[in-house]
Amino acid sequence: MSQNVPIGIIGGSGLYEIEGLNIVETLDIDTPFGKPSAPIVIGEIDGRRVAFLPRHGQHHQHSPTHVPYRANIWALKSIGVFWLVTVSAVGSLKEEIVPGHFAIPDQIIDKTVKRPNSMFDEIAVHVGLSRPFHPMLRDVLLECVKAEGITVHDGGTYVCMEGPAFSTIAESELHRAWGASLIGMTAMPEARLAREAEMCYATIALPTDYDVWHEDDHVDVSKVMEIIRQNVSNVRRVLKRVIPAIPLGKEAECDASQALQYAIMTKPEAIPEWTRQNLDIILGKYIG
Ligand SMILES: CSC[C@H]1O[C@H](OP(=O)(O)O)[C@H](O)[C@@H]1O
Ligand SMILES: Nc1ncnc2[nH]cnc12
Repeated sequence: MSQNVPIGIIGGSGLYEIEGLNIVETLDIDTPFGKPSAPIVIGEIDGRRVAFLPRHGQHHQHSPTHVPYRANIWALKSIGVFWLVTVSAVGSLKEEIVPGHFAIPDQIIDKTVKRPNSMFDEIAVHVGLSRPFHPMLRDVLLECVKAEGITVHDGGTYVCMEGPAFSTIAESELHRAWGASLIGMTAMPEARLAREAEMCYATIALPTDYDVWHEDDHVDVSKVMEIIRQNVSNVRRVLKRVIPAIPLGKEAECDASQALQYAIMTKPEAIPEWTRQNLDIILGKYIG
């Protein structure tokens, strides 16, 4: 099985494959958390190995609540992914973030309530998450979107709601009053799990609608998918730039690579066997 695929891409709504990825193999991985959303496709872009995983499955069969986030992160970690780029459709909470623009968010408010949100159920591990989208990878994404001449918003808070229904007007106004920029349903627990797995994570957000706060212009799936369809070729071009721009070899300079260094509170002798065995790919370097 592939063990050395440093770059991963998780595709969101409307992005179930990447054209131009020269496919080398497809991996059907079992994880301690069950199967990932889909088989992981390994391909090459500019001589670099890249893993691609459609978040909702090949047939969009996983709702945001039921995406197997832990299995996805475990599976990507198991093949060596460190740099994890994700793509997500989002609603815009600000007038100036026009559907069709791109955004590279820098913060998250987590409103999810129904999802397992840690890799660690049996031990106490407290990672730092002050910057859930890592600045090192955000910078790469931002430069690559700009280089394509696409209007892009640098930063902004992504509210992650549970869904699957869209917001009420009162909720949308509340999120706007919080000063948030974007609303979606999938960045959490994905970003948190990626940090627990010591990966460098950032998102290309695709604003597709004005959620429900614009009078008589309320989000529905057909609007979302139409904007995504119009933007798929832009996304593909951006990703083609991102892959060669990722600073391979500089993993140690990214603090996400040491996120667990001071985070594990449970004494090694109290770590249960299931966790030792199944999370060795994450914990092994600290607990031996
Ligand atoms: C299809 S509209 C709602 C759906 O789209 C977004 O998914 P993703 O983040 O995977 O692109 C949003 O979070 C919802 O899951
Ligand atoms: N308005 C919205 N709310 C939640 N998720 C979304 N994904 C795309 N648009 C969205």
